[in-house]
Amino acid sequence: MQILDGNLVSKATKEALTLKVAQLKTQGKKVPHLAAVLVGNNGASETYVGAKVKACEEIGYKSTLLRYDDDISEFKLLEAIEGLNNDPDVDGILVQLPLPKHISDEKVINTIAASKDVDGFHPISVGKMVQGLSTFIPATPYGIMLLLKHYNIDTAGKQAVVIGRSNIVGRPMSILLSANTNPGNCTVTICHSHTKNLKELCLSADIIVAALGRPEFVKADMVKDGAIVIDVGISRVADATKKKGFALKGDVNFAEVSPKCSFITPVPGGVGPMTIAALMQNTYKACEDKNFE
Ligand SMILES: NC(=O)C1=CN([C@@H]2O[C@H](COP(=O)(O)OP(=O)(O)OC[C@H]3O[C@@H](n4cnc5c(N)ncnc54)[C@H](OP(=O)(O)O)[C@@H]3O)[C@@H](O)[C@H]2O)C=CC1
Ligand SMILES: Nc1nc(=O)c2c([nH]1)NC[C@@H]1CN(c3ccc(C(=O)N[C@@H](CCC(=O)O)C(=O)O)cc3)C=[N+]21
Repeated sequence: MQILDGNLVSKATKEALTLKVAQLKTQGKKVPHLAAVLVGNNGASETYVGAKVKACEEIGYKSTLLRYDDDISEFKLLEAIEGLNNDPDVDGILVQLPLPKHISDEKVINTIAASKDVDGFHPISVGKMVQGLSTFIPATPYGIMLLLKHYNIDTAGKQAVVIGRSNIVGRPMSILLSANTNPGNCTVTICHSHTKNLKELCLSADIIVAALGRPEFVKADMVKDGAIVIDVGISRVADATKKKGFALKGDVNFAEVSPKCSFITPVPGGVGPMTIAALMQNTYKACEDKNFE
């Protein structure tokens, strides 16, 4: 069993970007600028946005954090996004999800200029991804592809089961794994809450991507020997023995499942840091496109 170390690969990805940014600077070119928008004060969102801003600082990107109270009107938020769209210095825009209930995710996502959509959630980005064209790939599935690539894992012809069909993780993951690329070329089954024979499907899978958001849902009796298991889930579970009062749990019961695997990602330190690295990669791309205009 080998652990796929997201911290390590994320660090290597960020270091490569750091060198590229230093080069841009010596050439007198524009450095990437990411604008992150955070509405409200959800603890987990604060952590993730904080990690993204910190990654920008490490690499040498410019970053701007726009914070709004959770009672901001939808109109005002859309106006703020338009402002970022029209700011020539801003290369990438990220609006942290989830948003308060009175704000439509769809309207927000559609308002972000496709050329600055570093989350890859805009319908134009999604359409291009489905067609295999160059575009921004949603950071979590992109990070997983970078991780598989780093470890040279041969996925061609393998049976992959993706648990979860959200627009931000499961659905794009299924598209990427089935694409004619390396990694890719898998035969993909996508599962959701209506799936009836999930256990059997998982048992026949060479690759399982768990992205359903249920702590330790995937157990040893659902995994075949030698499987590759990617744990996307990240839930905060109350735990009085922890300093922060909670523990982070993945969607996979790591203790029981890991001995059966050929490769597995831990939580934390697996997919999470790769998500940040992939976002940094997308932000570089957004700026690069501009430097060549
Ligand atoms: N590490 C990282 O970088 C990231 C981690 N995450 C984490 O990944 C997890 C999933 O996130 P996200 O995709 O946004 O979640 P969503 O809640 O949007 O989607 C969950 C999906 O899982 C399906 N599902 C739920 N319960 C079951 C079940 N019992 N059996 C089969 N399918 C089920 C749902 O089905 P249906 O469609 O039918 O409702 C849905 O498609 C969360 O823990 C989240 O915190 C998310 C983003 C990034
Ligand atoms: N517009 C938008 N884009 C996103 O990319 C986006 C989002 N909204 N909303 C929420 C999810 C979640 N997400 C994570 C990012 C980093 C870690 C991460 O760094 N995790 C660390 C642990 C961090 C901790 O200590 O909590 C790890 O797994 O090692 C996790 C999850 C991005 N998301």
